[in-house]
Parts: sequence; C-alpha cells; structure tokens
Amino acid sequence: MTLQNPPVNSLSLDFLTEFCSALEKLEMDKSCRGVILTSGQPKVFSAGLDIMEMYGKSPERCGEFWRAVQEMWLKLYSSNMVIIAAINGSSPAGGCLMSMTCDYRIMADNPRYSIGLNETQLGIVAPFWFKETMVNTVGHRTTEIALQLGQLYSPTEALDIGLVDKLVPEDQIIATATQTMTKWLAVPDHARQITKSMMRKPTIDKLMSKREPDIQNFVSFITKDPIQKSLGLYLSMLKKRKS
Ligand SMILES: CCCC/C=C\CC(=O)SCCNC(=O)CCNC(=O)[C@H](O)C(C)(C)COP(=O)(O)OP(=O)(O)OC[C@H]1O[C@@H](n2cnc3c(N)ncnc32)[C@H](O)[C@@H]1OP(=O)(O)O
Repeated sequence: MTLQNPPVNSLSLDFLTEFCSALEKLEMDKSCRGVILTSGQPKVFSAGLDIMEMYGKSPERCGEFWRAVQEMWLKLYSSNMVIIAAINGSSPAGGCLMSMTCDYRIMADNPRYSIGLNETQLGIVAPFWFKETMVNTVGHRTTEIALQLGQLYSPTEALDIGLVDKLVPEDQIIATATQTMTKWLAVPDHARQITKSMMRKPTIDKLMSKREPDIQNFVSFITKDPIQKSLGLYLSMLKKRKS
C-alpha cells in the first residue's frame, strides 16, 4: 500500500476513511497475507495527524475525526496480515504511531529523516493507546523519556532504541521489505496470528472498552482555548520555517 496524500501524507478524516476501507478490503481478501506500507511522497512517510483537522473545528467534527484515528489504529494493530512498514521518509507523531502498529519497521538510512511521538512539542498529549503502543515497542523507560521530551529520533537513534528494526539505503527499502515479508510468510498463519493477538490484545481491548470516553476526552482537550492557541502557533511555525 502506498500512502498518497500530497504533500506530506497528513492523516485527514477523508484520507483515514479511504485508508481504512482499502485495508479492510485486503483483510477480507483471503489471498492477501501481507502488506508493505510505504509512502509515495518524497522525504515523508507521514506527517502524522492533519493539524487542520484539530484546529478551529467544531466539537462534532473533532469527534468524527478522532473516531477515524482510532479506527485506523484498531485495524492496523489487530490485523491478521503481516504488515511491514517501509519508512522512506520522516514519520512524526501519528506517522510514528502508524509505523509502530506494523509487525516490522525498515527505515531509509538518511540522517535528514526523523521518527517519534513529538506531541508534547505541539503542546498536546499523546493518548494512552499511543503511549501503550510505544511501550510495547521500545519499553517503559524509553517511552517515558521519548514522550515527555516529544523526542524525534534520527534513523540511527531509532534503530538504537528499537523504534525501527532495520536501516537500509533508501533505494533498497522495498527489496528489503519484500525479502522480510517472505521470511514472515514462511511461518504458518494461524500460529503467527494467535501469537500476534496474544501480544497485542490487552492494549486493543483497553481502547475498545474506552472508545467513547477517549473521544470525549480528545474533544474536550483539543477544543480548549490554550490548546487551540498552541496548535495555531505550531502551524505558523511550520509555515514560517518554509519561507
Ligand atoms: C490529544 C491529541 C493527540 C494527538 C495525537 C497526535 C498528533 C499528531 O499527529 S499532530 C501532527 C504532528 N506532526 C508534526 O509535528 C509534523 C509537522 N510537519 C513537519 O515536521 C514537516 O512538514 C515534515 C518533516 C513532515 C515534512 O517537511 P517538508 O517536506 O519540509 O514539508 P513542509 O514542512 O514544507 O510541509 C508542507 C506543507 O504541509 C503542511 N504540513 C506539514 N505537516 C502537517 C500536518 N501534520 N498537518 C497539516 N499540515 C501539515 C505544512 O504546513 C506545509 O503547508 P504549506 O505551507 O501550506 O505548503
């Protein structure tokens, strides 16, 4: 699957809806046992959640957006397929979350790229299921530091802490992902799927049982004046940096 939402694959409501529907089709297709997730945009895997979906929007619209973010995470994290992330660019915040839902992460070895959950840098707080996905990936202590600082890691640093599993030159990323997929698909599906579910089920069940309060939480947090102000400042910083 190639992410195509120019310019930076930000995760808008429309894009998330289309992504989930495409993933669902693959999930139901019994001939499809694995997916390689990559970006069709240069230099960026995904810029994370579309900040415009959280800035100046009505509570109803924010709620609809957050449900779509939850759905994307639930579909990816609980997928029966082998999902390999071929991270061919920067992957901050929601982009890092998306990568962490995959079974294996291969990143392009380019020091200009970065990956991590940088929410605190925007003045917002990663919800419990973002936090738990990271704990499940890199461990508690590393997550504590990473989340409080809103740390973005270079590919080498990400490999050191286990946030990605392998670095390769960018032009070899799909070939490496394909070789890795062959290895994963050699394991009998039922045994691998049960094992995957055993590892991830507690975190998935937790969000499933708290979906509505999590939406309410997000809406009441994101629509607060100081949070809107922080997002506005961050957006203008992004635009200024460009000019
Ligand atoms: C309770 C709340 C919990 C919320 C949980 C998760 C939050 C998130 O996921 S918030 C999103 C966090 N994302 C970021 O901080 C990334 C911001 N973007 C960047 O750092 C860079 O854009 C990036 C490294 C991805 C790419 O750099 P460039 O290739 O140099 O592109 P530009 O910076 O010039 O960006 C092009 C264009 O896109 C706009 N943009 C970038 N990111 C986003 C985004 N996440 N949402 C919306 N729009 C984004 C950027 O402003 C530029 O716009 P124009 O100036 O209008 O062209």
